[in-house]
Amino acid sequence: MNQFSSYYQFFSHVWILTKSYWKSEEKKSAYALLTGVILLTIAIVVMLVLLNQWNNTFYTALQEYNTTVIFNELIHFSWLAVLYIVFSVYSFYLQQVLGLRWRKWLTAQYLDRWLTRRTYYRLQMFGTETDNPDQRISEDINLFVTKTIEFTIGLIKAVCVLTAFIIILYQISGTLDFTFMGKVWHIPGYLVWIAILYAAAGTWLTHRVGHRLMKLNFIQQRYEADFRFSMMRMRENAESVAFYGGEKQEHHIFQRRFMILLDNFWKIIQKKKQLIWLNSGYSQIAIIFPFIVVMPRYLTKTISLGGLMQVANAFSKVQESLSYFVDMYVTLAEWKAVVDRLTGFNEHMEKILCEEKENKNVEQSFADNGLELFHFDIHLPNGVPLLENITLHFTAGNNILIRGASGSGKSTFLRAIAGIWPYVSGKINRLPREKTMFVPQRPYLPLGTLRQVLLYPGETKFPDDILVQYMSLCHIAYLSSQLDVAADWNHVLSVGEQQRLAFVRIFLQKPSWIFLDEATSALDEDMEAYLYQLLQTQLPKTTFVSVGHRSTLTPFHSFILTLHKNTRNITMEATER
Ligand SMILES: Nc1ncnc2c1ncn2[C@@H]1O[C@H](COP(=O)(O)OP(=O)(O)OP(=O)(O)O)[C@@H](O)[C@H]1O
Repeated sequence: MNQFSSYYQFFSHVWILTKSYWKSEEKKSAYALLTGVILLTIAIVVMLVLLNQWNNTFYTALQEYNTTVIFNELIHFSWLAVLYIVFSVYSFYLQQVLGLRWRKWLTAQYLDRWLTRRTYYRLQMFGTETDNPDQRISEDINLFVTKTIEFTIGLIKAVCVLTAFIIILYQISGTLDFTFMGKVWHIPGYLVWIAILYAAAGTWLTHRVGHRLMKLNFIQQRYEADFRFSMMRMRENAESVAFYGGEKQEHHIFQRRFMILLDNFWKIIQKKKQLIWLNSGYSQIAIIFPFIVVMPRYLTKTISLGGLMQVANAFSKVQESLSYFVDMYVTLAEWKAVVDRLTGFNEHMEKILCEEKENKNVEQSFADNGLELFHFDIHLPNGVPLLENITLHFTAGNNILIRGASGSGKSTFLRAIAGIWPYVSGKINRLPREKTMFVPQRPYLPLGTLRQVLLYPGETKFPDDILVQYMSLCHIAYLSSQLDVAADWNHVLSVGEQQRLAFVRIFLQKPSWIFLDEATSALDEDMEAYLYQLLQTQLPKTTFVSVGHRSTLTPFHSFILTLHKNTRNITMEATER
């Protein structure tokens, strides 16, 4: 891809990411804030023009020892400076407010899409292309908004400054007359052309040195996130690592990831060093350059000291705004990296949603009275069949126990029934989501108080006596004094306690169907039997489907479903009661 089409693609990605906010319900306030920022930017440019003219008057007065004008001009300068400061402060403030509102809106959109139709789950389980979605949402959106505003306003300012000062420079630079190849040349406004040539040379050089920075910055973010993620994972599994004594292994993993990160960072430092060489040399020369160019006219007294100072100031403004791209190079590189990451994230979420919508191989409907499968197949993500041609009917009131060798597909079968496993084909009559509850082996305990953990994911509030009643039925009454204590309950409670807590959730929410995936594996057989009896007495109208290895579970179920790994089929037989 050539440079032009890659920039075209980049700006079209920026537009795709940007337009949704500017067409949203918040567009009025967004446009009002943007207009405010633009007006203030123009006001700042007007101040710069007035300050430029001030240069001429003030330095001419200095040269002429004109005390009255010098004094007046100092007062004049104070006014200009005060206005300049006020405009700059409010321009910054409105930009921040705009950025804040935009980020708030965009984050809500991304969170929505990430959580809709279990995209987060599918990205995690099957998506290899998007790394660290949390970083995309927390950091990248912020960076994108900040950099887009910064770049746009910077560009507007550069264009305004450039237009105003090119006119000024053109008017005051005079004509350059010289003889070349026996011919007399007149170049009106020659300083403008020199400034353009100077800035073009700088931009070209910077691009040559800095273009690799974009790619390096892009991968740096990924390496940083990978390094952070590896430590986060260890923190989540601190106990297992401590039991295994896996610190050395973990240290190696951290070290390896950190070295990759450092290696790339080193390359960034090298590139930035080259850029700083270039940029500082370039901007230092820019201070003296206009004096050198105009000096012959000053020495021949064609212009005054004021004129010289004004030309130097105007030249530096033209050159500064033309070199905007030079100064923005690093920012542009980071901005591009952020845009690429957010675009990639968007595309993968989109792809996942499309895949789901486009899965024409599965025909699904919803019915209250039972779960039905007709010629239903379940595949692995790589297309290898796991279970084939399943035809089953689970009727309400008939509890079912699912068995099979490890890896035969019991959990995947439950995932397919729950509708979260996308690699399926055939016909399925699903149970309504609000009437079913899936209980995994290790229940998820969100961050928050114990009360919030118990009610998850329901929103109904229950009085304390009901909560305590079910907690004592499930033998965790001793935790009832901590209902309002916020903790990382995942680490505080034992797995057995967590599994009993999951039963409290069942009793509070009273689903019509419960799917239990080894939900009592950490409990002793007596406790397991007690909880199953409790299910039958407390929720007599509820049907449960369990995955479990213990034969002691058999008496609580009417049918046993066996998954056969070799033949990839399922058989169902009635239990003897
Ligand atoms: N996200 C995934 N990507 C690829 N393969 C997967 C994925 N999830 C599960 N599998 C594969 O599907 C097969 C069935 O896994 P599943 O967890 O359903 O077995 P299981 O019968 O519940 O096993 P166990 O009794 O050991 O819990 C396994 O071979 C597993 O490796």
